[in-house]
Amino acid sequence: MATTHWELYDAIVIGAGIQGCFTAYHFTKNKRKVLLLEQFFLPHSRGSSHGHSRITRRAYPQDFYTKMMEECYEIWAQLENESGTKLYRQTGLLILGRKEEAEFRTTQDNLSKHGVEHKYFNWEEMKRRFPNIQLPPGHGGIWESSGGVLCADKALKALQDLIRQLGGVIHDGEKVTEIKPGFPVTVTTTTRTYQAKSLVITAGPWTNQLLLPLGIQLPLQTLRINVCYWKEKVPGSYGENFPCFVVVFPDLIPHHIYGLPAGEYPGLVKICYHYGNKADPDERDCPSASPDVADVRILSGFVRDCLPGLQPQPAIMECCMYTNTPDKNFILDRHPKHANIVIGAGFSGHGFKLSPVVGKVLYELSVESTPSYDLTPFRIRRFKHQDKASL
Ligand SMILES: Cc1cc2nc3c(=O)[nH]c(=O)nc-3n(C[C@H](O)[C@H](O)[C@H](O)COP(=O)(O)OP(=O)(O)OC[C@H]3O[C@@H](n4cnc5c(N)ncnc54)[C@H](O)[C@@H]3O)c2cc1C
Ligand SMILES: O=C(O)[C@@H]1CCCCN1
Repeated sequence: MATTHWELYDAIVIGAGIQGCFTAYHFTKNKRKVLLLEQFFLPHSRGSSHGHSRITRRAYPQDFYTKMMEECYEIWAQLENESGTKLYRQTGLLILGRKEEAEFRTTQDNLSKHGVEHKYFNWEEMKRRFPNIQLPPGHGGIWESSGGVLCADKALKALQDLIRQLGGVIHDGEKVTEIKPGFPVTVTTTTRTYQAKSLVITAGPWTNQLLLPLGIQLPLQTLRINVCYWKEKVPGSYGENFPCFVVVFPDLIPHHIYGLPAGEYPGLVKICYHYGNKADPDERDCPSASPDVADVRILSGFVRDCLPGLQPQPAIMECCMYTNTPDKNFILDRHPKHANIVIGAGFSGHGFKLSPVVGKVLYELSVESTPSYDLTPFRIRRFKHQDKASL
């Protein structure tokens, strides 16, 4: 039976992925008592935040993300200083596509509007500057020099160390099994019961499991993503001087493809498809899940046609989870009935870079201070008319 722990925390945060860690970090920075609960022993690779690398960039078609990235870059640098760990490598980033295409053009306009340094390279310029990328005719690239790679595993470790140093408490290997709303909110895990003034749920693909007994279901789709690594034919050709890239070819490929330079595994370039197979996070690796590999076929075709210096079959395949919302924008909001329960979910495969501001906003919602950003695009009520939602 779970024993009761009689300390009243300012907040309990459920889930020690990047969003829960950054939320707990902001609580400790503001001298609040926080308890971060994680179902698995840390570190683990069963959610969405593990692995060596993630892309960071300001290049977005939505200007609210570009605006948030300004402060994200500052907080990432602050975290590097406080932890003495290098977490960001500036490689530059290319958005590859056609000028006539809406998302490509909006991204370029958005970078101009926010004064972010960038350039457009047409097909000939791309061929000259990046001879190991072969674009289809009529395609070009937007170059954003501040794009780069974030070290994901190192960031999680740095945050968890700082949370503890600043007086926060992290309990791993403790799965939350029951939440009793109210003031205080009572949270029971596989070993103990705790109480807090507020609760933040950042449970990644497990979010709806925790929300079901709290009377809501969000329209979240959990996807299993194949993380593929492709071998250089000539060692070093897609390494040190190669940028991150995002491929926006809606006429040719339904979802984005993205890549990061070789480095994580020597001689292997990480290239993934921004879509996968529907999967329950608890059954992600069951043989019965028998994943369809349409994504790998699409990636192989892209590598063969556009990155001729790579072997067109993956050398390594790993696994990660996405939790997608219908519009691919995040959910950052309070529970509709319980104001001291805050939800951060639906990061739709692009939430890592934005986690410093996500954590700040979730902290602000929990302590009832005015959020630093307009949260309209992230509200739960935008799903009022969705089939899968029960709000
Ligand atoms: C292959 C891949 C590539 C990506 N690339 C990029 C990129 O280039 N750039 C970018 O910005 N983003 C990228 N992302 C997205 C980014 O990694 C995610 O948006 C982010 O990691 C989501 O973090 P999270 O904290 O919400 O979820 P998670 O990391 O899944 O964390 C949730 C945590 O909650 C815990 N939990 C759940 N239920 C319970 C419970 N009952 N009790 C206790 N603990 C519980 C889980 O165990 C887990 O640790 C990528 C994601 C993937 C999968
Ligand atoms: O967030 C990112 O930057 C990457 C590349 C684009 C698709 C989503 N994941």
